[in-house]
Amino acid sequence: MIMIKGAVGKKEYKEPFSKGIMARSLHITDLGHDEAYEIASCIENKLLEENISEISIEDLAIFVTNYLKNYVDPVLAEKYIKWRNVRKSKEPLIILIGGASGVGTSSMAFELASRLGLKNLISTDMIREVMRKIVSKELSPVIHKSSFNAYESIRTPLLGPDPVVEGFISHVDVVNVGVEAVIERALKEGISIIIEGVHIVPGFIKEDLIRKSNVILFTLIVRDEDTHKSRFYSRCRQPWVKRSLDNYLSNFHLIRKTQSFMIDQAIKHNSKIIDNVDVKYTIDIMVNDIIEKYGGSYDVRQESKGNNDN
Ligand SMILES: Nc1ncnc2c1ncn2[C@@H]1O[C@H](COP(=O)(O)OP(=O)(O)O)[C@@H](O)[C@H]1O
Ligand SMILES: O=C(O)[C@@H](COP(=O)(O)O)OP(=O)(O)O
Repeated sequence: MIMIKGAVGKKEYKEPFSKGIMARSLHITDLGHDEAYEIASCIENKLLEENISEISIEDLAIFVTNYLKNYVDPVLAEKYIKWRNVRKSKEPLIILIGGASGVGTSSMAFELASRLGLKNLISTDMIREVMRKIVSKELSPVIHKSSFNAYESIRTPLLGPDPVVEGFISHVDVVNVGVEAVIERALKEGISIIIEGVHIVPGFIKEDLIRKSNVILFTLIVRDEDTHKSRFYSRCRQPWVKRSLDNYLSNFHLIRKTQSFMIDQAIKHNSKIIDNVDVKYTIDIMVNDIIEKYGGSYDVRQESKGNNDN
């Protein structure tokens, strides 16, 4: 049996090598579950071949990186070790995924959390729901509407060129108070989290938060109208979905206006836009951006201590 040595603070521990845990740690490299488990088995065999019965976590990471470089794919090796650098960071990772209704923010957030092994995920719809209990309709009618039809509840004279956008801005501005509270709490507690929903709009989140190096914002869009519309059919086909398809189809033109506004905001604030046409494409872009931004640089040729595969 191969024992892995680690330490929490000054307290050292040993635990048996687990192919399952190794496979999950390889998931970041976009390897499928089966392929990752097979590679984890090969890594275990390689360790046994080299009569390694005990190895530190750090040396195991370098052993795995060199194995991926030499026997699988140097690009995967680089992704693996960079992601480990990200996870070793003392700063929590705050990932914000915005996008108009129906573009796929919830499902992509879930996919990304699974790929990155992040456990905390919250939607801005949920944040809004809590705020709706606290803020009365009289005090803020816009928060009690959807983002795309909030304009219907604005009581003040409409000043902007497009009432739909003006309503969206008012609606997001209020919910954003809750979004910023979640970001601040995550930063204070040191927990990595993904926050997703229509209320994540470039330019709305306080500069001192969005400027932080461990906060990253993506705006998902669906450029093609028919594809966007099909997403509502796809969502409402799922048995647990209670929201009415008609509500989104009849307001689709309003939802498209909010997407145009979000695109303008993303361009104005030089924020990443991803046309969410393919799940793998979307997730790979977000993972690569996160790893590039946080993973630092790592030369996979870095020698390991005694278990180098080169
Ligand atoms: N890249 C994609 N390709 C195909 N279908 C997608 C993609 N992203 C999301 N979907 C599907 O579109 C529907 C709406 O996605 P959802 O995440 O609920 O949107 P949102 O949270 O932005 O309203 C869901 O059925 C989801 O499975
Ligand atoms: O306000 C909005 O635009 C949508 C966002 O939800 P998603 O469609 O993004 O899940 O919430 P609604 O009030 O329609 O349930």
